[in-house]
Amino acid sequence: METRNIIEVKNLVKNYGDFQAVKGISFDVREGEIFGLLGPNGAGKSTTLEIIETLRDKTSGEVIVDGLNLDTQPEAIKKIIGVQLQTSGYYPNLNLVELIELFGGLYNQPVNPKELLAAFNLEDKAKAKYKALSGGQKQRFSIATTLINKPKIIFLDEPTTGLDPQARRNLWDLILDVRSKGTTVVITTHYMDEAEFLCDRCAIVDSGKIIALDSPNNLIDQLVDSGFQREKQVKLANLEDVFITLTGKALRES
Ligand SMILES: Nc1ncnc2c1ncn2[C@@H]1O[C@H](COP(=O)(O)OP(=O)(O)OP(=O)(O)O)[C@@H](O)[C@H]1O
Repeated sequence: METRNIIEVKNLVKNYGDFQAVKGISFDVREGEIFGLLGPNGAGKSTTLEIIETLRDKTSGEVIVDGLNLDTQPEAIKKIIGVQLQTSGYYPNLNLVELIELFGGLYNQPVNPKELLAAFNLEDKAKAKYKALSGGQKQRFSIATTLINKPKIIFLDEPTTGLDPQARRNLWDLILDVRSKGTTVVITTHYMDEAEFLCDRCAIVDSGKIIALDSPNNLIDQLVDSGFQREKQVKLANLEDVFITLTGKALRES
C-alpha cells in the first residue's frame, strides 16, 4: 500500500531582499519516514524547514502539512508538529522536570516528565538545569521536548553537530525509536554517514534547488551506474571504527 504524503511542498520560493535563498523547490515527505535535507552551508535547508514549521514567511509556493494549508491554517499546523527550541528558550532557573512541566502546560498536554526523560537516557538528570548538561544530553533533551505535544512530525536541524561518536550513535538509535512509534522525522545534517544510516529518503539541496531526491541506496546506485569509481580502494575499516572499537559504544557523559 502506498503511504500518504504528510508534507507537500510545491514551488517554494524564499527571497531575502534581492537574494533568492530558496528557488522554487518541490518535494513530498511520506508519513512515517525519516526524510533528510542535505546540502552545503547556505543551501537553504534551515530556511525551508523554518517555513514549514510556520516560523518564517515564504515568498511564494504552497506548503501542505497533514492536509492543512500553511497559508490558512498555520495554528493547526503548529499543534501537530514538534520543533527543537533555541537554547535561549530553556529558562535557566528551572530543572529538566520543571521545564517539561512548563512546556506541557503551554501545550495544554498531560505529560509524564520522568517517563519522557527515561526514554532519552536522562532520568539521572531530572533535577539538573539545562546549562549543566553535556552536549549530547542537551541534544537529547531538546529532542525529547519536541515530543511533548505528541506531534505527528518532528523537525531536527543538525541534531548531532558537535557530538562525540558515542553520543551520535546513541542519538541515531533514539531517532529510530521515535520513528518506530509512528512519528515522521524531517532532519537536516552535514554528515553523510548519518543520512545513509537514518534516512529513508533524502533531498540534496544546493543553492536553493533540489538537485537529487531518492533513498540513499538508490542515490549511491545511480552514481555507480554513471561510471563513478572511488580513486583508491578503501580500507575495510575507517578511523571511526578504530575509535569506537577502542573506546566502546557506551555513553561517557553521565
Ligand atoms: N534572515 C536572513 N536574511 C538574509 N539572508 C538570509 C537570512 N537567513 C538566511 N539567509 C541566507 O539564505 C541562504 C540560505 O540560508 P539557510 O540558513 O537556509 O541555509 P542552510 O542550508 O540551512 O545552511 P547551514 O547548513 O549553514 O545551516 C544563505 O545564503 C543565508 O546567508
